[in-house]
Amino acid sequence: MPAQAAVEPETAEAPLSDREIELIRTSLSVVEPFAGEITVYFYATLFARYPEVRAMFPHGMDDQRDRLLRALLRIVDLVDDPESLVRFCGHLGRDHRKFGTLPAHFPAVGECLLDTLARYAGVAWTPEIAAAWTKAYGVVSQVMISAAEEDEAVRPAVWPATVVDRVSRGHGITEITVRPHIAYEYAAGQYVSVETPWWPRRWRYYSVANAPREDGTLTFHVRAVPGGSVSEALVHRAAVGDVIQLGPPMGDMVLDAADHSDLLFVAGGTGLAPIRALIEEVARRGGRHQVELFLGARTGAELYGVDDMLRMAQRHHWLTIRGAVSHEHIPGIRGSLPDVLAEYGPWYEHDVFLSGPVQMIVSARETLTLKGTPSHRIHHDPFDTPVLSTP
Ligand SMILES: NC(=O)C1=CN([C@@H]2O[C@H](COP(=O)(O)OP(=O)(O)OC[C@H]3O[C@@H](n4cnc5c(N)ncnc54)[C@H](O)[C@@H]3O)[C@@H](O)[C@H]2O)C=CC1
Repeated sequence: MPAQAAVEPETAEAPLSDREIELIRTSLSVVEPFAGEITVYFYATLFARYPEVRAMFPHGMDDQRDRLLRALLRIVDLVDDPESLVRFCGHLGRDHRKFGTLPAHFPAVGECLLDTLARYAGVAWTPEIAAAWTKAYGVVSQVMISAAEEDEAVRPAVWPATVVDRVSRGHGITEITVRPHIAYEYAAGQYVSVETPWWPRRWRYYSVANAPREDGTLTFHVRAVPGGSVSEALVHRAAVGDVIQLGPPMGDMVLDAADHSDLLFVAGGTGLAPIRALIEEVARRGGRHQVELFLGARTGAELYGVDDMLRMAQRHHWLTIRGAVSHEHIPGIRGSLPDVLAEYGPWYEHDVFLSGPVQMIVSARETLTLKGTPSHRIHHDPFDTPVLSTP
């Protein structure tokens, strides 16, 4: 990395002042209409000035650009909430270890980011705004670097894992089971980044569909999305014996061990994966919750997990299942999950876990809120979470 004109991150961890926060938010709103161009320009600048970092990124950069923007918007959103900001940036720092990110890369990224923002803000960019962004970037990069260093002391950056089983469920959905070569600790409900040998450096995120098992294996439910390179490779190409790489587990959609309230689980399509893991976790803990599961799919045939869930309900008296199909007339419940939820209830005393297409989560959240479920009881992965948005 050339030692030229890089923005040195400040090490001071002082929170930003109200004025600095305002400057950052206002300047971001000035450039936001150019979001698409900004991310293209940013990476072009980064790769021109620091060609050695190009190899850390995938060949096709479209998703990468979206991710940068989502992370940036999230950071700016959290800038007045230091606790959440530190948590988010800590996750980001730990997750970046798998890309081979080093502390020396941060000044280069900061320099190119600020130059890009300055270019698109035009005359609106002032020395005071530049100073606020420099300070904010310094705080963010310091948290990311420290989190990565602490993480490095206790666990690897990536876990190789061998495919040990694969079961096709039809409709392009395959359940893939892998055995990590070294112990992989995670909590039921979390998701994991995956890299296949066929698409190097192209990481995609999948929820684990089982609670931690004694044999250490993990199962993923993958739907081959047209044009989704990694999901297509996993469904159509991955065979028993192939080795994939796993990044660290992420996500907060986990059970609170101290809470025994009734649970409502809502799973749309392959959104069943983390819900299935949570149900297994309830069973592992002795079934001390009443659990109602609403499982949704477009057609009856696509309710791929329903038999498995019915078997679980036979074993566990605390589990009730309702399957709903949204695009077909068959006996049973018809409609999309948010509409179906509105017919049942009440849910205001339940802890609710939603998993599936973003639009389903948004509508289900609205429905439940209208029916009186307090928002702190409604759990789902955040919308900018990659598990919700990339194939
Ligand atoms: N942690 C999480 O939240 C996870 C999310 N996912 C996401 O779940 C999705 C699963 O996709 P598919 O299997 O193709 O599901 P899908 O498109 O077949 O949808 C399943 C059901 O969700 C409901 N739904 C879908 N779109 C809706 C809308 N616009 N409004 C209201 N309800 C709607 C309907 O009941 C539908 O039958 C993917 O987008 C994936 O990224 C997958 C795994 C974990």
